[in-house]
Amino acid sequence: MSGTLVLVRHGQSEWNLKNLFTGWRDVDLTDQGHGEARAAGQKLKERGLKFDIAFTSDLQRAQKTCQHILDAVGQSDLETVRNQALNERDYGDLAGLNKDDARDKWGEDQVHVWRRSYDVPPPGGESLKDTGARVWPYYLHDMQPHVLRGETVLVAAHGNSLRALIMALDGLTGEEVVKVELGTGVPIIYRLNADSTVASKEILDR
Ligand SMILES: O=C(O)[C@@H](CO)OP(=O)(O)O
Repeated sequence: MSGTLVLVRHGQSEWNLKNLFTGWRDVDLTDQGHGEARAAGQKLKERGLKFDIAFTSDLQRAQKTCQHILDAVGQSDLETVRNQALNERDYGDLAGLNKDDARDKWGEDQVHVWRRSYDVPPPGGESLKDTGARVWPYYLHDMQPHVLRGETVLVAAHGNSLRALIMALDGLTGEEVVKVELGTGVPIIYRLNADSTVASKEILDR
């Protein structure tokens, strides 16, 4: 066994609440989202988790979630690395559109394919495969070495950037990843083997 990787999708954002495609738009957390992030930190504190390093994206909803968690576990000043590689999938021309309006315009099935399929990009945006092509190399180069040294690593990011990471960690196919949904502010704890494979996975659901 080596180290621990804790993945957390940011708390509810203003545009999650308004049901808008968000992608790289830099929207804030809602009050509920701040609360979800604090609650995630509290759960991790109850587990006795202490982090060695934290990673987050270039977007404030993930950064604020990361800070709430670190505050809750008593590590407010922990080294935190911000990188665009962990940003949400770029939703392209869909960003800012209401998801129900998009379903009315293009149909339920097409919108589901854009939101959850592996390799079909939304117009002007990234497919999950494209997102994985930046998330996975970043994980391998910058994050995994910490885990393999036995450290405990926090990653506060986004629904689809984390789906791409989970797809690779869990060895899911493009068909299997369609069903993966991440709740806001729900920590997922991976323990890795020394050979970098997954030893265990635990979801701290509400
Ligand atoms: O709008 C987005 O950027 C994402 C995450 O909130 O939405 P979806 O769940 O539709 O991929």
